[in-house]
Amino acid sequence: MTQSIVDTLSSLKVIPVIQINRAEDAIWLGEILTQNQLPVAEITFRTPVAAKAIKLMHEHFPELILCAGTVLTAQQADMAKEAGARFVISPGYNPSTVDYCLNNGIDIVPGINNPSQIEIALEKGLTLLKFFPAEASGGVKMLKALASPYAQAQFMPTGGISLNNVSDYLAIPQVVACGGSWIATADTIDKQDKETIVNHIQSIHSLLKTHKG
Ligand SMILES: O=C(O)C(=O)C[C@H](O)[C@H](O)COP(=O)(O)O
Repeated sequence: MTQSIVDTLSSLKVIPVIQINRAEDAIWLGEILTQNQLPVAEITFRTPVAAKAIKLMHEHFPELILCAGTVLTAQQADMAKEAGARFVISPGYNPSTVDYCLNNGIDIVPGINNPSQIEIALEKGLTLLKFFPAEASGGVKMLKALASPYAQAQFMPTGGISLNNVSDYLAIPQVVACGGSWIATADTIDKQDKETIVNHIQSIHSLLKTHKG
């Protein structure tokens, strides 16, 4: 992972986790994200059109920081990279997928929620890790406890994060950015409810204005 991507994620602070059912929705969604100063998206491989959606968003908005989520296999990692994703994210630590990515120049942020997984990742040289599922694993208290022995590790908590608790996670120095599907849910995307998505992005900006750090 390049430092410049980590820096960008760290300045944006919130990453919309997006499940797209119709690939072409990626175009208006990319426009909304770009126009509303949240130029980042994690498109999940939870639907068969994920790679196509990444490709469309990348072609129309090359400045967007795009990553692929729910990447479970080497094949999905390849598809994501080819479509234009800058890195891939997985919910857990899958040793064969991680090794494939490391051997093929694909940046990966694996999911962890315990110390053993963190140590396995650090041993591989992976220092940016997804803390998933954040809330169900013990939330802010758990992440603080998990992070403290590993000064070199940085985290992207995801899972159960919303406007109500995002500031608490961002206050942890080792947190780079938080992911969340609440910004653009599958349902709002299906309904092309642009207003709701823009409102969510604006609420994030308002909240972040008051957030220190
Ligand atoms: O790791 C992956 O690739 C995932 O797909 C997990 C998602 O990031 C979370 O499920 C989003 O969590 P919520 O914001 O609570 O909906």
